[in-house]
Amino acid sequence: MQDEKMLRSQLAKGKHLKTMPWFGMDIGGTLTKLVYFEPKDITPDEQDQEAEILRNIRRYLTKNSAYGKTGHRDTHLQMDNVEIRKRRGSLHFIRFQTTDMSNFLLLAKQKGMAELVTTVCATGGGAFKFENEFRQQVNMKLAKFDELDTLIKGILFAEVQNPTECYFYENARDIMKSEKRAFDFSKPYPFILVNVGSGVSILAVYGPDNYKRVSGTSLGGGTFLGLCCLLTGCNSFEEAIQLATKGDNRKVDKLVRDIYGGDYDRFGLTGDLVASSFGQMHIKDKRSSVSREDLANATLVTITNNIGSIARMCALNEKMDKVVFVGNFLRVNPISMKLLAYAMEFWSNGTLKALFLEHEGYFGALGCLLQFNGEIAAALNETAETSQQTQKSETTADTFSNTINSTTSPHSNNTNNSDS
Ligand SMILES: Nc1ncnc2c1ncn2[C@@H]1O[C@H](COP(=O)(O)OP(=O)(O)OP(=O)(O)O)[C@@H](O)[C@H]1O
Ligand SMILES: CC(C)(CO)[C@@H](O)C(=O)NCCC(=O)O
Repeated sequence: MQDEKMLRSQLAKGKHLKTMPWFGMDIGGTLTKLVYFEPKDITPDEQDQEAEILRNIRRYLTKNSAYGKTGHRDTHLQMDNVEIRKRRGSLHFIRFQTTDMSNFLLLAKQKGMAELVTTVCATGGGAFKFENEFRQQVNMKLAKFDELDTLIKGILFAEVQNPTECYFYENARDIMKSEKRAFDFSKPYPFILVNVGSGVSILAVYGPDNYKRVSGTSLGGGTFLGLCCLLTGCNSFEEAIQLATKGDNRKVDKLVRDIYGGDYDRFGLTGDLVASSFGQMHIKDKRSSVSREDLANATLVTITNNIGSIARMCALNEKMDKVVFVGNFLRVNPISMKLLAYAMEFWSNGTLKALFLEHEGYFGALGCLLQFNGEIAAALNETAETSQQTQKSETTADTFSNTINSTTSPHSNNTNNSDS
């Protein structure tokens, strides 16, 4: 209760601006994303009052671009001169492997986080899974937010802040020639949103607080990485993409031409279309002549085409013509983006447009960071009232995350409508 009282009084006085590091965290099935707001308008008075630990954490995060074993700051994504809740500063984008969570917590402890009374806004499945570890090891409370709510909030914020956030591929029908071009996404609605993380969630977005989850598939980025490791012996996503870049799926897949000897004209299936992913691999000779690169490329093309196909059906069902693809599967992965752009264009006869966003995997964490303050303050107030009334011995973090979760989901999430 002492923590809560202090936090509430800091929020009321606006003191959290000095005392709280502004983080938003998205703890996903594969990667944890951390967005950190570094205030750049700190007055000398604030500087004097700033706790030394906080100053050290700020310096540590902003002066380095690698942390521990798997932590990286994506410096190319940094957003400067951003205004959040009347403060100006920079947004930093950091990621690490979720399997490295115990090292992250250890590092946070070494940097003095455990000595601070701190609440971090967190989303993703890991916000639930790791809640106790955060509390026990670094004295951090997690204010939990829904990953799809924050995803949309993050996208909308980034689009306003960054005029070149959204892009498409010009000449999408010619993959060798297609090129990235900025897209004006200032009037976004309605649109289909395809979040390709470990698994894939597909949403139909009608307005800022109005969406539904229309589909999903377990064949996502995690599947690509897992299968690629099995088939090629590679050890990282970057390596898998490098291999795929040098390979040729046509040595692995069975094409329409392998079956028809040419095009299947009647239904517009050209000879170079994949008829059967991995369809040549039952033939021993073919199997012995494929390279690791070919297998990586075929895995990437298989997963990408399947996502494209489901996304296209969702767009048709929902009668929407914009399909926005996000998630870290698209990181350093122009092969998939160009293929998705091609698939949307080709299979819809030019009526569907594939769109992409620069901060591809960070929107959940960004949306989460933006939730801090107003809603937490409100939730804390409700918590105080509720706990006065019920005298329950619930922990603060549990209570205010429940309050937030029950007050920020105006839409109807259709989580049963899964393709897998
Ligand atoms: N450095 C990396 N390490 C591991 N996977 C990576 C990396 N970079 C990109 N990826 C790809 O991104 C995917 C994870 O994407 P993302 O971070 O958006 O999802 P997640 O939040 O971990 O998953 P989910 O939302 O399903 O819980 C991986 O499955 C992999 O395909
Ligand atoms: C479980 C989540 C939402 C976690 O982000 C994601 O991995 C996902 O949407 N998976 C696909 C689940 C399905 O088959 O619909």
